[in-house]
Amino acid sequence: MAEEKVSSEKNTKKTEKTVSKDLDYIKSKITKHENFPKEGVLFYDIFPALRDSKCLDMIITRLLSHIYDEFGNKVDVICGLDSRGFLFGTVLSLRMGIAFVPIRKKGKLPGKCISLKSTKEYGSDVLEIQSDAILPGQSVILVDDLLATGGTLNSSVQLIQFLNATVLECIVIIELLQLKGRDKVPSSVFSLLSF
Ligand SMILES: O=P(O)(O)OC[C@H]1O[C@H](OP(=O)(O)OP(=O)(O)O)[C@H](O)[C@@H]1O
Ligand SMILES: Nc1ncnc2[nH]cnc12
Repeated sequence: MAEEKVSSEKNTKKTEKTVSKDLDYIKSKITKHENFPKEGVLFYDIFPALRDSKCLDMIITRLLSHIYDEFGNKVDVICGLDSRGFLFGTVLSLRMGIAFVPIRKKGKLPGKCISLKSTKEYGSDVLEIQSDAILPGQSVILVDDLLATGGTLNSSVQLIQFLNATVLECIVIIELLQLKGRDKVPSSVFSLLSF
Protein backbone atom coordinates (compact mmCIF):
# COMPACT_ATOMS: atom_id res chain seq x y z
CA MET A 1 0.00 0.00 0.00
CA ALA A 2 1.34 3.44 -0.90
CA GLU A 3 2.55 5.43 2.03
CA GLU A 4 0.19 8.28 2.80
CA LYS A 5 1.63 11.65 3.70
CA VAL A 6 0.50 13.16 6.94
CA SER A 7 -0.11 16.79 7.72
CA SER A 8 0.68 17.93 11.20
CA GLU A 9 -1.47 19.92 13.56
CA LYS A 10 -1.04 20.23 17.30
CA ASN A 11 -2.07 16.79 18.59
CA THR A 12 -3.86 15.81 15.35
CA LYS A 13 -2.58 13.83 12.38
CA LYS A 14 -4.78 13.28 9.37
CA THR A 15 -4.04 11.44 6.16
CA GLU A 16 -4.38 13.24 2.82
CA LYS A 17 -7.33 10.97 2.01
CA THR A 18 -9.19 12.04 5.15
CA VAL A 19 -8.38 15.70 4.49
CA SER A 20 -9.77 15.47 0.97
CA LYS A 21 -12.93 13.73 2.28
CA ASP A 22 -13.37 16.51 4.85
CA LEU A 23 -12.98 19.19 2.17
CA ASP A 24 -15.58 17.47 -0.03
CA TYR A 25 -17.92 17.32 2.94
CA ILE A 26 -17.47 21.04 3.72
CA LYS A 27 -17.96 21.91 0.03
CA SER A 28 -21.20 19.95 -0.07
CA LYS A 29 -22.61 22.26 2.62
CA ILE A 30 -22.02 25.50 0.70
CA THR A 31 -25.18 26.57 -1.14
CA LYS A 32 -25.45 28.90 -4.15
CA HIS A 33 -28.11 31.52 -4.77
CA GLU A 34 -28.55 33.30 -8.09
CA ASN A 35 -29.15 37.05 -8.20
CA PHE A 36 -28.49 37.67 -4.49
CA PRO A 37 -28.09 40.29 -3.08
CA LYS A 38 -28.13 41.88 -6.55
CA GLU A 39 -29.01 40.87 -10.08
CA GLY A 40 -26.08 39.04 -11.69
CA VAL A 41 -24.38 37.91 -8.47
CA LEU A 42 -24.07 34.21 -7.63
CA PHE A 43 -24.01 34.19 -3.83
CA TYR A 44 -22.17 31.41 -1.94
CA ASP A 45 -23.79 30.88 1.45
CA ILE A 46 -21.53 29.58 4.24
CA PHE A 47 -24.28 29.42 6.87
CA PRO A 48 -25.56 25.92 5.98
CA ALA A 49 -22.07 24.68 6.92
CA LEU A 50 -22.50 26.21 10.38
CA ARG A 51 -25.81 24.40 10.96
CA ASP A 52 -23.66 21.27 11.14
CA SER A 53 -21.24 21.44 14.08
CA LYS A 54 -19.20 18.55 12.62
CA CYS A 55 -18.65 20.67 9.53
CA LEU A 56 -17.60 23.75 11.53
CA ASP A 57 -15.19 21.53 13.45
CA MET A 58 -13.69 20.29 10.16
CA ILE A 59 -13.27 23.86 8.91
CA ILE A 60 -11.51 24.97 12.09
CA THR A 61 -9.34 21.84 12.23
CA ARG A 62 -8.21 22.31 8.63
CA LEU A 63 -7.43 26.01 9.15
CA LEU A 64 -5.49 25.34 12.36
CA SER A 65 -3.53 22.60 10.65
CA HIS A 66 -2.57 25.01 7.86
CA ILE A 67 -1.64 27.81 10.26
CA TYR A 68 0.56 25.60 12.48
CA ASP A 69 2.22 24.01 9.42
CA GLU A 70 3.02 27.39 7.87
CA PHE A 71 3.63 29.68 10.83
CA GLY A 72 4.07 27.57 13.97
CA ASN A 73 3.67 29.84 16.96
CA LYS A 74 4.65 33.02 15.12
CA VAL A 75 1.14 34.51 14.95
CA ASP A 76 0.27 37.28 17.44
CA VAL A 77 -3.18 38.32 16.25
CA ILE A 78 -6.12 36.89 14.32
CA CYS A 79 -7.98 39.73 12.61
CA GLY A 80 -11.53 38.91 11.49
CA LEU A 81 -13.49 40.84 8.88
CA ASP A 82 -17.03 42.13 9.48
CA SER A 83 -19.14 40.12 9.79
CA ARG A 84 -18.78 36.54 8.57
CA GLY A 85 -15.04 36.63 9.23
CA PHE A 86 -15.82 37.04 12.95
CA LEU A 87 -17.41 33.58 13.05
CA PHE A 88 -14.21 31.81 12.11
CA GLY A 89 -11.67 34.32 13.41
CA THR A 90 -12.83 34.23 17.02
CA VAL A 91 -12.81 30.42 17.15
CA LEU A 92 -9.29 30.33 15.67
CA SER A 93 -7.98 32.92 18.14
CA LEU A 94 -9.54 31.02 21.04
CA ARG A 95 -8.04 27.72 19.92
CA MET A 96 -4.62 29.35 19.38
CA GLY A 97 -4.71 31.31 22.63
CA ILE A 98 -4.01 34.63 20.90
CA ALA A 99 -5.76 37.98 20.40
CA PHE A 100 -8.78 38.52 18.17
CA VAL A 101 -9.16 41.94 16.54
CA PRO A 102 -12.07 42.99 14.30
CA ILE A 103 -12.07 45.10 11.17
CA ARG A 104 -15.56 46.61 11.06
CA LYS A 105 -17.70 48.64 8.73
CA LYS A 106 -17.59 52.36 9.59
CA GLY A 107 -19.35 53.70 12.63
CA LYS A 108 -19.36 50.53 14.75
CA LEU A 109 -16.07 50.82 16.65
CA PRO A 110 -15.56 53.32 19.50
CA GLY A 111 -12.33 55.22 20.20
CA LYS A 112 -9.64 56.27 17.76
CA CYS A 113 -9.87 54.35 14.50
CA ILE A 114 -8.23 54.41 11.10
CA SER A 115 -10.48 53.97 8.05
CA LEU A 116 -10.18 53.01 4.41
CA LYS A 117 -12.71 52.74 1.61
CA SER A 118 -13.16 49.34 -0.01
CA THR A 119 -15.13 47.96 -2.93
CA LYS A 120 -16.56 44.46 -3.15
CA GLU A 121 -18.44 42.35 -5.69
CA TYR A 122 -21.81 43.90 -4.86
CA GLY A 123 -21.07 47.28 -3.25
CA SER A 124 -18.64 49.41 -1.30
CA ASP A 125 -17.86 50.04 2.36
CA VAL A 126 -15.58 52.05 4.58
CA LEU A 127 -13.62 49.68 6.82
CA GLU A 128 -12.19 50.59 10.22
CA ILE A 129 -9.82 49.23 12.84
CA GLN A 130 -9.12 50.60 16.33
CA SER A 131 -5.72 52.32 16.25
CA ASP A 132 -4.46 50.64 19.43
CA ALA A 133 -5.76 47.15 18.60
CA ILE A 134 -2.55 45.88 17.00
CA LEU A 135 0.96 46.92 18.03
CA PRO A 136 3.74 47.87 15.59
CA GLY A 137 5.70 44.76 14.63
CA GLN A 138 2.99 42.24 15.52
CA SER A 139 2.30 39.38 13.10
CA VAL A 140 -1.27 39.13 11.92
CA ILE A 141 -3.43 36.63 10.03
CA LEU A 142 -6.57 38.05 8.41
CA VAL A 143 -9.62 35.78 8.28
CA ASP A 144 -12.78 36.07 6.21
CA ASP A 145 -15.38 33.67 4.88
CA LEU A 146 -14.95 34.45 1.19
CA LEU A 147 -12.67 36.07 -1.40
CA ALA A 148 -14.52 37.44 -4.42
CA THR A 149 -13.02 40.52 -6.16
CA GLY A 150 -10.41 41.00 -3.42
CA GLY A 151 -11.40 44.60 -2.64
CA THR A 152 -12.24 43.85 0.99
CA LEU A 153 -8.99 42.01 1.72
CA ASN A 154 -6.94 44.57 -0.19
CA SER A 155 -8.17 47.41 2.04
CA SER A 156 -7.95 45.26 5.18
CA VAL A 157 -4.30 44.37 4.55
CA GLN A 158 -3.57 48.08 4.06
CA LEU A 159 -5.22 48.96 7.38
CA ILE A 160 -2.98 46.48 9.22
CA GLN A 161 0.07 47.86 7.41
CA PHE A 162 -0.87 51.44 8.40
CA LEU A 163 -0.48 50.23 12.00
CA ASN A 164 3.05 49.05 11.11
CA ALA A 165 2.15 45.43 11.74
CA THR A 166 2.95 42.50 9.42
CA VAL A 167 0.31 40.52 7.55
CA LEU A 168 1.52 36.92 7.43
CA GLU A 169 -1.40 35.74 5.31
CA CYS A 170 -5.07 36.19 4.46
CA ILE A 171 -7.18 33.09 5.04
CA VAL A 172 -10.63 32.47 3.56
CA ILE A 173 -12.90 29.45 3.48
CA ILE A 174 -14.13 30.10 -0.08
CA GLU A 175 -12.31 31.61 -3.07
CA LEU A 176 -14.20 32.49 -6.26
CA LEU A 177 -11.45 31.81 -8.81
CA GLN A 178 -13.09 33.50 -11.81
CA LEU A 179 -12.98 36.88 -10.10
CA LYS A 180 -9.18 36.67 -9.63
CA GLY A 181 -9.45 38.41 -6.25
CA ARG A 182 -6.09 37.16 -4.98
CA ASP A 183 -4.32 39.28 -7.62
CA LYS A 184 -5.59 42.37 -5.80
CA VAL A 185 -4.48 41.29 -2.32
CA PRO A 186 -1.02 42.57 -1.27
CA SER A 187 -0.17 39.47 0.79
CA SER A 188 -0.29 35.72 0.39
CA VAL A 189 -3.76 34.15 0.37
CA PHE A 190 -4.82 30.68 1.55
CA SER A 191 -8.25 29.35 0.65
CA LEU A 192 -9.73 26.14 1.96
CA LEU A 193 -12.12 25.66 -0.99
CA SER A 194 -12.29 27.15 -4.44
CA PHE A 195 -15.21 27.39 -6.83
O1 LIG B 1 -13.72 40.01 -2.32
P1 LIG B 1 -14.80 41.03 -2.24
O2 LIG B 1 -15.45 41.32 -3.57
O3 LIG B 1 -14.32 42.27 -1.56
O4 LIG B 1 -15.97 40.42 -1.36
C1 LIG B 1 -15.75 39.68 -0.19
C2 LIG B 1 -16.47 40.26 0.98
O5 LIG B 1 -17.89 40.32 0.74
C3 LIG B 1 -18.59 39.71 1.83
O6 LIG B 1 -18.80 40.60 2.87
P2 LIG B 1 -20.10 41.49 3.15
O7 LIG B 1 -19.68 42.92 3.13
O8 LIG B 1 -21.24 41.10 2.29
O9 LIG B 1 -20.35 41.25 4.68
P3 LIG B 1 -21.06 40.26 5.67
O10 LIG B 1 -20.02 39.26 6.03
O11 LIG B 1 -21.39 41.16 6.78
O12 LIG B 1 -22.26 39.63 5.01
C4 LIG B 1 -17.60 38.66 2.30
O13 LIG B 1 -17.89 38.24 3.62
C5 LIG B 1 -16.29 39.36 2.18
O14 LIG B 1 -15.98 40.15 3.32
N1 LIG C 1 -20.56 35.87 -4.54
C1 LIG C 1 -20.49 36.07 -3.22
N2 LIG C 1 -21.06 35.18 -2.35
C2 LIG C 1 -20.99 35.39 -1.02
N3 LIG C 1 -20.38 36.44 -0.46
C3 LIG C 1 -19.79 37.32 -1.28
N4 LIG C 1 -19.10 38.45 -1.02
C4 LIG C 1 -18.74 38.98 -2.21
N5 LIG C 1 -19.16 38.24 -3.23
C5 LIG C 1 -19.83 37.19 -2.67
